[in-house]
Amino acid sequence: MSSLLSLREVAKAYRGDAAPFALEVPAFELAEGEALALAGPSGSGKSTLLMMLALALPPDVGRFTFAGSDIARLWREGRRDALAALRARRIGVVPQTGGLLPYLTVAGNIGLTQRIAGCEDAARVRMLAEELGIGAQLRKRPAELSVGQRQRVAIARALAHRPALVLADEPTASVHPELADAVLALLKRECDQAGAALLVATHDPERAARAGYPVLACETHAPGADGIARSVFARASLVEAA
Ligand SMILES: Nc1ncnc2c1ncn2[C@@H]1O[C@H](COP(=O)(O)OP(=O)(O)OP(=O)(O)O)[C@@H](O)[C@H]1O
Repeated sequence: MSSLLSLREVAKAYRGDAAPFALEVPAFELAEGEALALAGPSGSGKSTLLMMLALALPPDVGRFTFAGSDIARLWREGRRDALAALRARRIGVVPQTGGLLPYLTVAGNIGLTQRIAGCEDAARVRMLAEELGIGAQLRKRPAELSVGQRQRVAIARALAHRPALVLADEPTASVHPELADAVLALLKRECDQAGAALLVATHDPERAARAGYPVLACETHAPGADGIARSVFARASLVEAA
């Protein structure tokens, strides 16, 4: 498998407020089609890392490549257009609470990523909906679905445009605990089938491991002499959960 994502000596700090925070990523690799859970307590920087990987937040320093593009350089050169195009074509996102557009049907919501990426494919929308058990709901609006069904729509939408990478930030936060294991397993299976790499941020490493994910736990460090709390995500500390 070849490398899809590579970060070296990347850092991102929020210094402005009373409780400054720094995220450090000495080394991180993700291969094409690989799945991984990023685990850490609340405030440990999981969302910050995912936003950086979603090309929505620039790193302060370091080397960062994704799908053959030098992301750190694109940020340095202010190439927001190129970053947005790469995000639209190659990345799918599953937000915590679905993030569906209420005025679009289920089919319209799933097809949204295809329209933005310029690759409309109604057959793929139907195929993903069938796979995820929401094939009968395609004409409904999100308000007419259960919370679990909405999260399945969000998974289908994240995959509809055939992204290389799917990012999911606590995708089971709004789902009943009984459903959470199933949603995580479904997300992994669908990404596997689509050949997409998958990163899931979670505060519950046991649940992610139960759903079959390798887990990368972050190291957290209380504020030192400089008053900055630090979190370190390093692929070298990969913990293969049983
Ligand atoms: N825009 C911002 N400006 C300043 N500080 C921020 C900003 N965004 C996040 N932080 C701080 O960065 C730290 C990491 O936040 P982040 O949301 O990445 O953590 P998290 O692990 O995703 O947390 P949670 O699990 O609660 O969502 C926190 O201390 C937070 O207060």
